Amino acid sequence: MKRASLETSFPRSLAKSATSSPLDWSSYRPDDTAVLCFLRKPGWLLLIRKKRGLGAGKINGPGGKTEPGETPRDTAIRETREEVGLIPSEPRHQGALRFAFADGYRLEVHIFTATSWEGSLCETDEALPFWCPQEEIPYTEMWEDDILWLPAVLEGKSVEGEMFLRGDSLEFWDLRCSDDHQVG
Ligand SMILES: CNc1ncnc2c1ncn2[C@@H]1O[C@H](COP(=O)(O)OP(=O)(O)OP(=O)(O)O)[C@@H](O)[C@H]1O
Repeated sequence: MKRASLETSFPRSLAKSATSSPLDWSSYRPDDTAVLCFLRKPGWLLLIRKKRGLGAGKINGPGGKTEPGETPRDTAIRETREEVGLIPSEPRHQGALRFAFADGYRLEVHIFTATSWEGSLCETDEALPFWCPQEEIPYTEMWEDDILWLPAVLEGKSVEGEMFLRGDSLEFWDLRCSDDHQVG
């Protein structure tokens, strides 16, 4: 796969934190696998205000943890339907991010986007959805890391990376992106 630095989207300083990694990622094993699924129409992105679970109160894409026997793509379809009433058609896999939290919790998140779907948009117990202009993404109300990788995803790139958070604060990150998206 052709690798490109995040410099194509961002200054080099944003691809990697200045601090050294607090953990050895070669032995990383996630406690949970989750997904995010960003539905897109030209110039717009579907976001949610998350009502419960990890990151409650923050703005994010629809998503959640995989259940036994599910592929991440199955999860992207199920969670989007459960949270906002829309069933994405052919979600496109655009990478995976490995998060480690200071309390020891490790979550791997697969990123999907979709440009077509069925169903009707609705608010649920889990999420308040809203269409957001792509130029006005409210990064200050999202996880701190989102501003580092979401713009690259919206440019069609695939992202991979490792991130360490203490509470809500991002302390370490190392992000790579590529122009070729992985099929998976
Ligand atoms: C730290 N930086 C982060 N940046 C962007 N997104 C992040 C994230 N950390 C977690 N996420 C997302 O948070 C959701 C977890 O969902 P979470 O509520 O725990 O799972 P789920 O909805 O399945 O609920 P249950 O707890 O199983 O009931 C899931 O979409 C996951 O991708």
